[in-house]
Amino acid sequence: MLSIINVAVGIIAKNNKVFAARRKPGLHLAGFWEFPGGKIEQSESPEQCLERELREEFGIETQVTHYIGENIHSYNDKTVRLIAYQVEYLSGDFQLRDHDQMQWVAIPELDSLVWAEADIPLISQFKSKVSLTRFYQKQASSYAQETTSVDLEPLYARFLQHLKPNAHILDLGCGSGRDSRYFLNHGFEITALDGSSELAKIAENLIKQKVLVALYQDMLFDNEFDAIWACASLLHCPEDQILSVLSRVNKALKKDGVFYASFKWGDGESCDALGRLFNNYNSEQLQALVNGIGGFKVIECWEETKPLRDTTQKWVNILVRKTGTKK
Ligand SMILES: Nc1nc2c([nH]c(=O)n2[C@@H]2O[C@H](COP(=O)(O)OP(=O)(O)OP(=O)(O)O)[C@@H](O)[C@H]2O)c(=O)[nH]1
Repeated sequence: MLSIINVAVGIIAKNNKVFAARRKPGLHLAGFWEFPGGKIEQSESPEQCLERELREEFGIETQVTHYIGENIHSYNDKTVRLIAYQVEYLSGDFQLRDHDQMQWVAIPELDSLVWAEADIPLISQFKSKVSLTRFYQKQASSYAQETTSVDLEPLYARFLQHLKPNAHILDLGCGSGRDSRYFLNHGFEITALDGSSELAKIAENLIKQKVLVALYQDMLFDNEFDAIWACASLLHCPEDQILSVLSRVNKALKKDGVFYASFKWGDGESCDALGRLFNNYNSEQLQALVNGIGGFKVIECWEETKPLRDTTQKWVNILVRKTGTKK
């Protein structure tokens, strides 16, 4: 069996763009795009390796900020384990030593490059965490303050009319805990979940019960909830992961369970000025997506424009009933 080569790779993001470099002729995987990095030497950590490699190969000073994920991949001649970290650029002019091209790629455009095969799952992992790590962890309290005061009474009524009293609701992406608190105050049982540990702490304070910290991509509930409420949360789920997440939603619901989700109106992925990734739909696309999964019947799907700070924002909402289990 071939031994595994451990490689640390860095995802350097700036202004909603990510740094990519193309391996120069003569190297393994020449012509393929990759994240900068290199093999981890004995007696160094992946973080130390990465900061060293970025200095040696590009002449830049950087600081590793956090872990993104990893992928083991076998090429014909070798097996590599890529360990990816998000990296902050500090100083230095980028120089090319082991690469013949470099570029800053907009996050929604990342899939358009011809990447080294081992890197492809890392792009998905990065996209699924980018909104969390760049915004919700860092700005949890200001976000929570801004959202706790929004009045969603008409929307709650539209959802709750389909539920029995005391129904068990999963608040998927509970954020500040605003909606969980409302549902608890109205006699419903709540399980609250959020991907940001910082927001989960804030929500725990508000609702006085434990909040689960997990990504919706990882949830494994089976036949547990009468309803799932995903208000402005799945809108951060990358396009290539949404079907898998909706299948998990279907599995998590009991038969006849009700699911609500809202997205920003639009077409495909985009990033906002705060560094969050959005996956946007119009109402036809959203209904087609949900119908394509099977095991769901759309109750209603509607578009609406709401005030947001100094401007307005168009949203698309969907209410769905589980009719069967997605195979
Ligand atoms: N640096 C880097 N290597 C990658 C990526 N994806 C990927 O499959 N690899 C593979 O992982 C291995 C890392 O090798 P490297 O050549 O970058 O590492 P290094 O600078 O320490 O190499 P050297 O000791 O040969 O100079 C290569 O086989 C490379 O093809 C990636 O995104 N970044």
